[in-house]
Amino acid sequence: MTTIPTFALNDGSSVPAIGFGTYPLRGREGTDATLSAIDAGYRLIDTAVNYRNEDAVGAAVRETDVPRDELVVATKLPGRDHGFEETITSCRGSLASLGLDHIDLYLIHWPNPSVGRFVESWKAMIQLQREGLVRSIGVSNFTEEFLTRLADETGVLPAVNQVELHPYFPQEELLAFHREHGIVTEAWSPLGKAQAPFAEEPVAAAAAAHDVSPAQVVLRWHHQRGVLPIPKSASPERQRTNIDVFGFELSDTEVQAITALGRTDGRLFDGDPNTHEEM
Ligand SMILES: NC(=O)C1=CN([C@@H]2O[C@H](COP(=O)(O)OP(=O)(O)OC[C@H]3O[C@@H](n4cnc5c(N)ncnc54)[C@H](OP(=O)(O)O)[C@@H]3O)[C@@H](O)[C@H]2O)C=CC1
Ligand SMILES: O=C(O)C(=O)[C@@H](O)[C@H](O)C(=O)CO
Repeated sequence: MTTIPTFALNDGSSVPAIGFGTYPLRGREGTDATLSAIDAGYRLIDTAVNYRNEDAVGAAVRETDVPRDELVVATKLPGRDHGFEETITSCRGSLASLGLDHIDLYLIHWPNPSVGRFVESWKAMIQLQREGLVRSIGVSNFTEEFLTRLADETGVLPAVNQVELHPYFPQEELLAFHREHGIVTEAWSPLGKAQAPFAEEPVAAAAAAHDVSPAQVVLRWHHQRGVLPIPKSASPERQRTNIDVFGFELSDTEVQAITALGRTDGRLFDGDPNTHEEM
């Protein structure tokens, strides 16, 4: 099995350089897909309260022969649970749904700026980390402005920020900010989901040149930009090929040509964190 590189987090722990996305897998199908992903070598599993599959993911974590301490289980706080006490209660609910005694990576799912309570949630997450219920804490869909507010008001920067990132939306500026502040970037919809750029010339040409699939080119592009992608696939075969991206290297020219596919309207849906509200 391929050795998966790791990223060091700002709290001293580490995470694998690729993870498994689980939305919208649920029930026994979700557990089986997570088990086949673990068999394929994934050690970071991404779930969320709002995916309604923490139970399915937790079952896989309990059923697999892979030791618990080799797995990184990431889940996310929904918007409706923002607030200090609400976050503590929500975290306990996630632990119960997962059937686990700790969460490895706990993220605020969306900032929901109109609710205006993400800083209170962040303070609760700092407490949960101190109490050991959560190993690492981070956020998702945060902008530079929201990240700066967390740092200014608590002195603690997130270990990761999971954001929309794919060739049509390469997030150059946010990536630079993350690099400068030691925040690991996770890419959601890393393949571009329904709008995968597999037929685009720079992707197709690199796939032919390296004798790999277009999806492998895109996932390798993330890796070479220092980004941690979390591709979802229900297919064991695609799970295997998606994680097999550490044995070839794109040239700088190929990486730049794929990044150049980015466009200002490249988001998959109206997921602007300044306006998108997700409860
Ligand atoms: N924090 C956030 O706000 C968000 C987080 N997420 C997280 O990110 C994860 C990944 O994002 P997602 O939106 O699922 O998008 P992805 O970019 O991972 O694309 C998933 C789609 O691509 C297909 N696919 C997977 N591998 C291949 C391949 N090798 N060749 C062709 N098609 C392929 C899958 O189909 P099939 O299953 O049939 O293989 C599925 O339809 C989610 O599962 C979730 O965990 C997602 C959105 C928002
Ligand atoms: O899947 C997620 O994590 C989300 O945050 C959702 O916004 C999801 O992408 C969606 O529902 C899009 O319509």
